[in-house]
Amino acid sequence: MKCKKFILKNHFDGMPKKTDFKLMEEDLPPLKDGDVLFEAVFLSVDPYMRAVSSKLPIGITMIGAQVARVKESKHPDFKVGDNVVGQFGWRTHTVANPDEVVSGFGEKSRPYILPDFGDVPLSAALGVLGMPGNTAWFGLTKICKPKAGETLVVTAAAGAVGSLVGQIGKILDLKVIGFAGADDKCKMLTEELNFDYAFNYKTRDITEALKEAAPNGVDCYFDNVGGPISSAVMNEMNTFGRVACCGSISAYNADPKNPPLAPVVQNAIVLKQLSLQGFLSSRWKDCWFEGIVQNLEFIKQGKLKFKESVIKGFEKMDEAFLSMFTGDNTGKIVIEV
Ligand SMILES: NC(=O)C1=CN([C@@H]2O[C@H](COP(=O)(O)OP(=O)(O)OC[C@H]3O[C@@H](n4cnc5c(N)ncnc54)[C@H](OP(=O)(O)O)[C@@H]3O)[C@@H](O)[C@H]2O)C=CC1
Ligand SMILES: CCCCCC(=O)/C=C/[C@@H]1[C@@H](C/C=C\CCCC(=O)O)[C@@H](O)C[C@H]1O
Repeated sequence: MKCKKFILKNHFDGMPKKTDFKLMEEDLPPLKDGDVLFEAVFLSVDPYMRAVSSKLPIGITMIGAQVARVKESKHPDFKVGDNVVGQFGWRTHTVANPDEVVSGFGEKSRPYILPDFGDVPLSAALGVLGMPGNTAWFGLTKICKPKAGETLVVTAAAGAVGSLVGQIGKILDLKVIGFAGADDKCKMLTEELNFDYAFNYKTRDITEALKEAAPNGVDCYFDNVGGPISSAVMNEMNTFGRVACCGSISAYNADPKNPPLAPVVQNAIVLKQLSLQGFLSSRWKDCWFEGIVQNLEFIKQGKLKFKESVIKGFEKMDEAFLSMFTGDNTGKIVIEV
């Protein structure tokens, strides 16, 4: 049996291009004792792949998670028909011993069998009921530690993580201000997702927008973008404000030898006694299902909506990946095989 896979053909130089990837076929090995044949159903593209793959050798299978179905099994814990989330990379089929799977960044990562999501589609296991959902839930509650009545700012607010952070902020009784890169995204945030304010960072001055929406200052900042936008937000923060440093997508395509310079924020950090803390969602791997159960509960209660940009066809993995950097997605991008 053959599988299709995408390999990294060139290291990215600036914005990733279709020509940086190659779609190939590979013969799958027969199953040994302990092995399972997984078939991809939905695949994920995520911003970290841009940053991480620059440190990996050319020719590797592109890294990442997928929802896959067990087609054959010689492992006692995995049955035919089980749906799992596994770090198998950009490939349609995988033969692997689940106890030996290693993620693209070298961590042991046993595929986990998905619980019943009820009416929620399986693709959510890559978004609201998976890594981005847990990034939002744990990152906001454990790093920003918000208190009811406080003001939260979130950037990349219409994306997979940001759209959930803002809604969870509202559930926790915060005033929520989002920044996103298009007017229709901002409209969606306030009209559908309950944000109090949303501004287009491409057309609005950040400081001016915050003076209008947060005249009493910002207490929590969930930072998905880094760079000058984040410097401007930090300058509007209150004493003892908390910043959850989640990602810095504004610089992922930058030349590492000539990185972009953002305005200095040390004055704000010192004078306002801010706490900035970086985190990876994997910090909460030991209580991973608590986040999933919590977000599923919010969905069932009608308090949390999730947006997906579903792209059909494994062959479009590369295009789906590129679209994150042009802001073409709303919510979580998933590829349906
Ligand atoms: N720490 C962790 O464990 C995790 C961190 N992350 C980080 O969270 C961030 C968001 O990820 P995710 O929700 O998956 O992705 P998104 O779904 O938010 O997609 C990326 C979005 O980023 C915005 N964007 C792209 N380029 C820029 C830029 N130059 N400046 C500002 N915004 C830009 C675009 O939206 P727009 O139209 O608004 O510009 C785009 O849609 C990333 O930085 C990612 O690395 C994600 C998961 C886990
Ligand atoms: C390298 C840029 C990462 C930016 C933040 C982000 O998107 C994180 C996502 C994590 C991802 C792990 C990503 C990188 C780990 C690199 C480890 C290393 O180099 O030692 C994965 O854990 C899912 C998200 O939590």
